[in-house]
Amino acid sequence: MGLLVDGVWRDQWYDTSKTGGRFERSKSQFRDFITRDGRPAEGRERGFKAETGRYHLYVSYACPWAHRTLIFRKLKKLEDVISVSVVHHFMGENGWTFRAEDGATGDTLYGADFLHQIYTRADPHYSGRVTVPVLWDRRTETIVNNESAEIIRMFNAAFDDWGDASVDFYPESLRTEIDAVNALVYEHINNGVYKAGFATTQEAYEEAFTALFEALDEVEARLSRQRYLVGERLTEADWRLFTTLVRFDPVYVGHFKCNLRRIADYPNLSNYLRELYQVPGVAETVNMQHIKAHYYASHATINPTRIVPLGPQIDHWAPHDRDRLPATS
Ligand SMILES: N[C@@H](CCC(=O)N[C@@H](CS)C(=O)NCC(=O)O)C(=O)O
Repeated sequence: MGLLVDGVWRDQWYDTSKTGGRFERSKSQFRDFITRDGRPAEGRERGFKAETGRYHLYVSYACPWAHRTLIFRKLKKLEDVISVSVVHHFMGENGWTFRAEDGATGDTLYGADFLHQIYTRADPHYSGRVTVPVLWDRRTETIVNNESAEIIRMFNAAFDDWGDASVDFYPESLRTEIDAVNALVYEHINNGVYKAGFATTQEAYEEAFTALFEALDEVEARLSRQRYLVGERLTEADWRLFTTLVRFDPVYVGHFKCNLRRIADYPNLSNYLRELYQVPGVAETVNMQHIKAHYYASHATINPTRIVPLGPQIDHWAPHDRDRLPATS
């Protein structure tokens, strides 16, 4: 694990020394938008036009942020529109690599060895973390965007000339509520598990742990009253929560010490998780082998033996009871 400093790779773990042991996620730096007409999005200089075959996605199956983009690509039927390279699940001294084993594809565009080479191809002086997902433009050979929250918005709307325009996970009328739920879920759940897991002081861990389970309790209560996070309609907010939920019992409970309760112990969350998993196409985006191997083997400061636990046994195909609550599409 490391980062680039002025285009040079440096092997270095997260520095929590100045933040009281708290893990602080750095902001993604490539923030341009693909639009239907190619005009730059508001406040941006560079414009990128939606086209088929032009854009490429670099992902890890292990990563919950990258996983969102794979779900949107699948459910918006963009698999023939946007191509994908999958990194190897082990992230070691070179960061994400293109070792083409165990279902990883290698870099299908340039044959690079490491993801950091894709970042320096876009910007030879890049300084910062080298993260997935990355949305790459073949035409101008640069990174359009490396922020999953924005990539899924583009997939939702910009490629409707080719994808499934009837599917909209960010409908205009629900945007305020989706944004509000996202804020809670991001801060205390999506990123909350990382704050607990990467904390290097007891205090920082306990802070994140408490906020995480308060937020999960709140979401559980919400899902006892309604089918989905913002009501009767499945939205972006649900997919953003899903990728954390599906990793929770296999990884976050043990590896990140998020062990007050499992998702299996929450009746509504566990049924909801099964419902989302069973949405056609979604199960194919979940690679449990990559997920477990990545976390347990890549974070040597947390798990120095790199032993990957065999359990737990989970059947995401078991029936769910969510049909008792109304849904609209
Ligand atoms: N805010 C980013 C976060 C992406 C992110 O942190 N990805 C992780 C994998 S789960 C990563 O690549 N980490 C490498 C690193 O931090 O060095 C997003 O949502 O796209």
